[in-house]
Amino acid sequence: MSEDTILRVDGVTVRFGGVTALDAVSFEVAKGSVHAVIGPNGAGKSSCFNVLSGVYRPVAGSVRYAGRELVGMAPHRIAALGVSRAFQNLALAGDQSVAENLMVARHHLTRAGFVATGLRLRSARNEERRHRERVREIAGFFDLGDRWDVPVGLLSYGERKRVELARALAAEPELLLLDEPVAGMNHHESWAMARQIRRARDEIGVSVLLIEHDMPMVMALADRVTVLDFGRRIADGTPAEVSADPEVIRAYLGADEPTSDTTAGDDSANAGSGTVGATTDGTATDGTTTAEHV
Ligand SMILES: Nc1ncnc2c1ncn2[C@@H]1O[C@H](COP(=O)(O)OP(=O)(O)OP(=O)(O)O)[C@@H](O)[C@H]1O
Repeated sequence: MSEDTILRVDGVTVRFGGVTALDAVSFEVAKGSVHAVIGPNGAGKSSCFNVLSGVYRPVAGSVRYAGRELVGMAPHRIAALGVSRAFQNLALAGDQSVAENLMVARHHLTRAGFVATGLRLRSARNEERRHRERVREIAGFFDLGDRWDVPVGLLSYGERKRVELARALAAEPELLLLDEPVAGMNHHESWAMARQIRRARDEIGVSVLLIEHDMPMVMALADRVTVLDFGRRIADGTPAEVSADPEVIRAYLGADEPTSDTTAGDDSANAGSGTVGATTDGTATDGTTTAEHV
């Protein structure tokens, strides 16, 4: 595995009875990149994330991260190696403050045990203060500084999503797995979240792998995109490459043949602009409004 690769998925196959959710899927995530896995409903995106985070064990294939094989490893061990997952509907504790929710994510980094902390030993107090300062910094990074003591249940939906992202980063991961980070958000919140993901990559230095349905957002945010359809990898490349790929366009259009009397090429071009189409600068390929710049 090259030094520039943080994660290598190789020939991963997942089956549920007669359904092949993932069929020998391979791709590599480059260090410091934002990499998206996309695909129509049922393509295998969630199954892929569940393999990466240790929830599912594939029947074949390997997942290499930082020189380790992740297949067969328990989720908490994978997390402890620096792979943090957010937005999988893991509820935040609504009656606890932003601070408390973020501090929980740091427990595995805490050296002083509960007994030392309970006895208020000086070393434990110092360590807790250091963690608290770092977590405050992360909260500030996501504009949650003035929400520090507010119970999460009182925050807006967009703010709660930011707390989830901050909580995943509070674990100081090297690789962040994001499950549909902008699901349920309005246009404005989605683009604010996209900018924050990019800033986390640029300023905290974390590599990001995400699954997402919001195509203009993916196309503007990701450096590289892997496309799944019916469990198979059908494309892998830059946003511009995959959005021009006829097989990707067909998968999103849901048709193998042109349905009108237009040529296949024209049909593809139209499908591209209406479905997967957005250029990497966030402009729709059909010229309609899509996106602010991330
Ligand atoms: N626990 C399970 N038991 C049985 N079949 C499953 C299970 N999980 C996923 N599948 C099947 O595996 C295939 C891939 O599903 P998966 O949820 O991974 O796709 P997805 O791309 O995440 O879909 P969506 O975008 O709708 O969330 C589907 O046919 C799905 O019905």
